[in-house]
Amino acid sequence: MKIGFIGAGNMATAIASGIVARGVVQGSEVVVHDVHAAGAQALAERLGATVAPSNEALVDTVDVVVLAIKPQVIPTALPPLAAALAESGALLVSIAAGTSLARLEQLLGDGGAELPVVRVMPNVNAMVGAGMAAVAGNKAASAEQVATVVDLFRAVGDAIELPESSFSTFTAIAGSAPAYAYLFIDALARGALKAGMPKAMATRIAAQTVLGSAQMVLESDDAPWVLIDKVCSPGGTTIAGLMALEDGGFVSTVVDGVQATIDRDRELGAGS
Ligand SMILES: NC(=O)C1=CN([C@@H]2O[C@H](COP(=O)(O)OP(=O)(O)OC[C@H]3O[C@@H](n4cnc5c(N)ncnc54)[C@H](OP(=O)(O)O)[C@@H]3O)[C@@H](O)[C@H]2O)C=CC1
Ligand SMILES: O=C(O)[C@@H]1CCC=N1
Repeated sequence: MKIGFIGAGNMATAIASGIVARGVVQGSEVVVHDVHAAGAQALAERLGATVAPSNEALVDTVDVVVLAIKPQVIPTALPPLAAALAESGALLVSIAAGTSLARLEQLLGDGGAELPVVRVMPNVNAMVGAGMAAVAGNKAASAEQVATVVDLFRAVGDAIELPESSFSTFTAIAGSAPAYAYLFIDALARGALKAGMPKAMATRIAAQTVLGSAQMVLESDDAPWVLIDKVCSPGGTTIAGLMALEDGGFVSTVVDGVQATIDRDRELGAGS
């Protein structure tokens, strides 16, 4: 399978590096194009991939086209690719936040609804093989094509098929959430820094603790609340810390953050 990336930024780098590192495709089966030639060249050199001279040329040479550009530029970048996509039969995969399958079909013009399009919301942790992605196909995408995309993203973490109506919520707790998890790790480390521990050491300790906590939630039969109770000794350290977090509105602040992300995703959709 040859796979092309339109845009060679953060996500193309994360996904392409992840799938090549795990042997899902060879570097030589990857093609990239970016309006910034140097960025495309740098990614291609890292992976042993090829740089296409244009997005149209890229579409002509691959089986799967990953549209890895910002939602705001899709309305100008996608329409010129409609003919090449129809001609080549390549599967279009969009990872853009807020951009619906219906909108992508519309931008592909007359006949856009007949072209197979799959929408994915991945996250940047695909880079280290620990991503989380949601996948939804349009009517023209076959079950096999959707399954191929799920398998592609499972190779760099986990992936699920999800109704498109849940994509905004998924974006809040998976697509954008790595930034929130990094913030939490950094906040733990800053607390330790304040108490006198070197920041790099504190960051490593906090990151390993968050990693292990995530693994516990995934592998344990207990709900997070039950796990929390198991850490809290009566009159101990953890309950003292939890109460301070509660005083600061930790849970409701996180819930507000999720809602703000959902709202922005919907705004992007409405404005694209
Ligand atoms: N970053 C993340 O963690 C996640 C991002 N996404 C989605 O992934 C998409 C890409 O995001 P991200 O990788 O962060 O973005 P980046 O800005 O890092 O990468 C996009 C690259 O594509 C370039 N570009 C712009 N227009 C074109 C064009 N017509 N043809 C080829 N290249 C072009 C951009 O140039 P320029 O900068 O000049 O525009 C930039 O170099 C977005 O739609 C985003 O919603 C989804 C999940 C997670
Ligand atoms: O911030 C954004 O809009 C993109 C989508 C999800 C993560 N990054």
